[in-house]
Amino acid sequence: MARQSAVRVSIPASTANLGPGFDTVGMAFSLYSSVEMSVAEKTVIELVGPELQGLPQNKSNLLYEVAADLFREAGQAVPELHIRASSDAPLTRGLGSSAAAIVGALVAANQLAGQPFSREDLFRMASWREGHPDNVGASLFGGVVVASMPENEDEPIPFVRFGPPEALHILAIIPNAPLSTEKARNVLPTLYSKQDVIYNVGHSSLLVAALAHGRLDLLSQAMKDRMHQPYRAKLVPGLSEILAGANEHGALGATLSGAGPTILCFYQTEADLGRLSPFVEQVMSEQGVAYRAMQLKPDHHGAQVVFEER
Ligand SMILES: Nc1ncnc2c1ncn2[C@@H]1O[C@H](COP(=O)(O)OP(=O)(O)OP(=O)(O)O)[C@@H](O)[C@H]1O
Ligand SMILES: N[C@@H](CCO)C(=O)O
Repeated sequence: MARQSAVRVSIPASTANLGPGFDTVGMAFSLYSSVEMSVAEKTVIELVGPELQGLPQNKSNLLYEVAADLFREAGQAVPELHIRASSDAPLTRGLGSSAAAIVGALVAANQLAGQPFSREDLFRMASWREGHPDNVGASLFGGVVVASMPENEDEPIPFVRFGPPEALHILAIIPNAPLSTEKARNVLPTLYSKQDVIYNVGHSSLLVAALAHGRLDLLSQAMKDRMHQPYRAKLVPGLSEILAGANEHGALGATLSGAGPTILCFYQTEADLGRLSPFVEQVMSEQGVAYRAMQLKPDHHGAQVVFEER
């Protein structure tokens, strides 16, 4: 395959878990970041826009590290790179920014390297880098991705991708204060009771079936979780109240997005949104949480090469 000399990739942000599908279920949505990459004399990393300010602008930047790993795995010399990145999605809010960055860097570097790897290979590399396949799968393939980590690093990641129900709209409630994924994973127990395991297996299975078959009526039940949301609620003011009340105020279902602190409500119509928004506003003001709300749609395409030059 011919090598590209410059490439630009657009990557959707994503939500993970959707309630019970911890580390397993992801969905891409219409909030994008971009990675432009070309081989250069000397490495330069340009970070455009407010969301990426403060990240390293040298070879310790995640984008460069991931790209360098791809060249090494392809058995090629690691080049100096000019990287220009931007993100409409805020970081450390549970919107899969690290996954989007990993996917963007892998897709871009693979083009520059002459496409030695398939998208399934990139999925395997991204999943091991991120530690779980939910966000990276959604950002790479778009839609809903259900996947599970295999035992060994060289095995393909088994996954199914499908289009989410057309009628699904997303209200993302994004707190101004960040929450690191590491902190939100550290509050989880190491052991769970048999009842809680059975509860989550049942709800996660129902969630996947409901999404695949467009059974929006089942989402409020299917999105219930006992594995992470109850423990993370103490780190996310407003979560318990929104999970408890969203369905009575127009939502099809509500969930912590990834590791949080963003909370997502799924809804169908403008009228539903009209009931949901004041409820969210009331909860967040009672909790004293500064936030912004964004209306989003699922993304169906995943990471796209939007510009390439030979
Ligand atoms: N475009 C980017 N360039 C370089 N590093 C990035 C970029 N986007 C994200 N990162 C890295 O990823 C980190 C955020 O990852 P983290 O897992 O804490 O949050 P998240 O991915 O936004 O949320 P979640 O995993 O819960 O969905 C940032 O602090 C930064 O180190
Ligand atoms: N599934 C992950 C997503 C965040 O990276 C979690 O909930 O911790």
